[in-house]
Amino acid sequence: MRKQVAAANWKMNLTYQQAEELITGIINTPHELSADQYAVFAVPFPYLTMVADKLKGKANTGVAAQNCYTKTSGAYTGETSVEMLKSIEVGYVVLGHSERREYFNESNEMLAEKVNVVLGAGLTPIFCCGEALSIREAGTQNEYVGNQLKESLFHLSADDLKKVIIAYEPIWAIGTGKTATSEQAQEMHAHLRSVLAAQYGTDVANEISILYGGSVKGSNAKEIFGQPDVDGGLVGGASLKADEFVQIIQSLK
Ligand SMILES: O=C(CO)COP(=O)(O)O
Repeated sequence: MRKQVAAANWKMNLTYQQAEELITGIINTPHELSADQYAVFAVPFPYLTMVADKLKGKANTGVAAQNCYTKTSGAYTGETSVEMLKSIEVGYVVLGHSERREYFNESNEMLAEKVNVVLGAGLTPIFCCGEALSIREAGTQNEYVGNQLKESLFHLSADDLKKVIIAYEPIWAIGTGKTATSEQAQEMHAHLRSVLAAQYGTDVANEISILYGGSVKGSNAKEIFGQPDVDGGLVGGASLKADEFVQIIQSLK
């Protein structure tokens, strides 16, 4: 089976003390991860080492940065390189979240560069894609999201592509409480898999985990994750509550 992943995206929330309490609460809430199931925590930069320390020795867990820079070192004040992340044992980097695309003008082209540096350092990119409401209303979402994959990922070899996790997050469902229906999620995930298959072949496409994000909660995770092409979720608001995120982890296939 493909890797099934419950990824928490804490975004720019929590103080250090609150973050420590949350990760401790999650660890102490009984749950199990089977061989193909992973729990990943995308936390603010200042908390990466603390969360990594807490998760040390816990099988199938990982820590993710929420961004990184395109360069590996140098005079880029305020930026964080993937080499720095690697040196503190961060295993994943979320790339191209819609909030970064919107507020920090991250383009598909820039994200292709970020994908390269992350893979180059041996870390796993969690590549985000997704359409705005206007695009969904115009009915052009399949073409739009497919194009995000093409422009940022299709320069990769099949071996490198297989290292990428994709997260489909329709912007209209993020933080709105209005999740995509499980049918809408399945339809887009199947479409993205067909786009990958057209370029790389079905065997490669079938190995790639595609997560859904956008108002995933403890109460709806099981139904969404139960769709055949949905391999878990990238979770914002509901990942800030220990019991709810544990319920989401336990909803993985
Ligand atoms: O943006 C998201 C995760 O990256 C989704 O956020 P919400 O789960 O709060 O809708």
